[in-house]
Amino acid sequence: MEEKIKWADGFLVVYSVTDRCSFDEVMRLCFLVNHIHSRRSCPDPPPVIIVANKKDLEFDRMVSVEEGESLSQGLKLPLREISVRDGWEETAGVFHALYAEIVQQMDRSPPSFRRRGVSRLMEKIPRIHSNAALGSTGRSFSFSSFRDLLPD
Ligand SMILES: Nc1nc2c(ncn2[C@@H]2O[C@H](COP(=O)(O)OP(=O)(O)OP(=O)(O)O)[C@@H](O)[C@H]2O)c(=O)[nH]1
Repeated sequence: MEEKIKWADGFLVVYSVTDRCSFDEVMRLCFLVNHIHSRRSCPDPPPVIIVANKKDLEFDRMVSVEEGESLSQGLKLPLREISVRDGWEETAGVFHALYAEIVQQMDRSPPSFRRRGVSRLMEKIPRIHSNAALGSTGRSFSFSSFRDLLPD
């Protein structure tokens, strides 16, 4: 886990609103990311977004919206509530948001990136465009050309 945390440029820390144990893990994971990157003397730790999944399961909800927001304020990290089941847009949205934060940090603080030494990989991360073709179920992507997806 530590190796993966050292390597990554950004994190989506996901819990399920129907599973309090997963919510309780969020704080620990966020501290771990911060701790590992503060030891590496990076000017900025990598961006983290907290993602609350399964919001469609309102009747099984164990973690309220307010609890999520309070954690997000306490940790000073953005929170997004999504449902992977309800459609792809919200899921794509969290990846877009994280990507945008990573790019911003790359512009603002290049040394953070040089130390992590993985900025070259950013060039390989595909961008999901809103006009990407949907599969017949409406829940999967298919792309005609990988090169079309490279960042502008
Ligand atoms: N209703 C609903 N089900 C979801 C959602 N996201 C994932 N699931 C379902 O939750 C189950 C577990 O999903 P996985 O992707 O295997 O995730 P996991 O990390 O193993 O999650 P858990 O089994 O919940 O601990 C699967 O049956 C998914 O279809 C969601 O947003 N809404």
